[in-house]
Amino acid sequence: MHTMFLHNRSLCKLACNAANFATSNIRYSSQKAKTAILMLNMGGPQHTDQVHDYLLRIMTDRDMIQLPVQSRLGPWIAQRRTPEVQKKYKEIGGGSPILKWTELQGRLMCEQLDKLSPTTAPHKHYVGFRYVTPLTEDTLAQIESDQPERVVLFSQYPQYSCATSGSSFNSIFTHYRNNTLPENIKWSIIDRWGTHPLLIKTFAQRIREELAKFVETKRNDVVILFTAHSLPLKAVSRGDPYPSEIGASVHMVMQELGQSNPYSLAWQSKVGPLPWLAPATDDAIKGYVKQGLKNFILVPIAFVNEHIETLHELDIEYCDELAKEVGVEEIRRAAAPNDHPLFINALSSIVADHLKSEQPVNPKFLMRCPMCTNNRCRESKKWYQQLCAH
Ligand SMILES: C=CC1=C(C)c2cc3[nH]c(cc4nc(cc5[nH]c(cc1n2)c(C)c5CCC(=O)O)C(CCC(=O)O)=C4C)c(C)c3C=C
Ligand SMILES: [Fe+2]
Ligand SMILES: [Fe+2]
Repeated sequence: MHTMFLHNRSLCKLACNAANFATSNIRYSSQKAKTAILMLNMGGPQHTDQVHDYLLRIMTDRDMIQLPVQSRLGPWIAQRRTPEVQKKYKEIGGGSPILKWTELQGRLMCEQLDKLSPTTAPHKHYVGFRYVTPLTEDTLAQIESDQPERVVLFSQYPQYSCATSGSSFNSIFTHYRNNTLPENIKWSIIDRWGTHPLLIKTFAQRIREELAKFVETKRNDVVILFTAHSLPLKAVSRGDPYPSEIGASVHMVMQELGQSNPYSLAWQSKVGPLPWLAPATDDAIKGYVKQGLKNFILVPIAFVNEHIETLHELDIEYCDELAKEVGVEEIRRAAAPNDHPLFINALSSIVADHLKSEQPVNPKFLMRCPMCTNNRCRESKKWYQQLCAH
């Protein structure tokens, strides 16, 4: 794990059903929180009428994607893509479960943190999404009014990408460039944790849960196919650390499993015609079937809760439709970490260790990565260059 310290600066559908629980009306204790944990993520539309604005924010975020004449092309793509994406959300129950899972994870994490770290208690979690409510900027205002002593900016993407964690941190930097920084709050960042032992154990456990469902005679030959959201090759060439951090997570999970099965890594959810990381997950499934390998477990390795790409792309498009089309024998999908007890332990132990060891920082120093903004940003600072490694 790397935490950032800034010096003075079908079978497959089971998981879907598991997400249908009510956590949206969580009540917080009236006790004033000493430590705020801001859980940062992209978010997903809760209702189909949020899809357009969600896509618009994604397509106009230059940390996420750089398009020619983006201020015009971005809105055009968002508009065009809206009906197709709305249809997918309808097919998974009307919206993304990201908020529900994050709220539950945050609440359970803070319950544990109060015990693990009594000197920084009480802890309270907040959710800051980049592209849909609760938007990070609004949550920052809420945190300010609650006046905690300390805020931990905790990226919920285990592996760092300039397009994801980088974009969230940059939005906080931009916010405090334009707004007065509240006095007397200490800030710190957890920016990546893709090899944390408890995260690795969680993924391994999710895979074992699915392996156990194969008949014993087949079990050792099942292909464990790790799958992560793809990234444009342009971003990879700029040195985005995401592909290597995903590779590190995959390596650690297989080590935890004792290299029990054949495995590989593929990339899903490419957007648009330009080249992205390959092989695509559907091509990998087709390729293995041609080689005579017809049993799979798909493992979404880059996201900690269910979302449209697990519930639609993996469960419906690949485990259901593609599997039938190409002659797969048996295919299962490992659940995302969600509320697995090991995963909640991972979250609380990552934050508790961070609170013990890290010094406060000032988000004024959350500097933009120059490459993330096409070299147009003049505010780069050493630590951010280190963070983004280019
Ligand atoms: C436009 C370019 C995109 C890049 C680059 C990109 C990188 C990236 N995304 C994730 C994780 C997720 N993305 C999700 C949805 C999503 N992503 C893009 C575009 C890019 N992502 C779009 C347009 C969308 C919306 C859905 C769609 O139009 O298909 C999601 C799903 C959230 C949900 O609604 O449940 C996740 C998760 C990562 C990790 C990443 C790069 C490292
Ligand atoms: Fe994406
Ligand atoms: Fe970057």
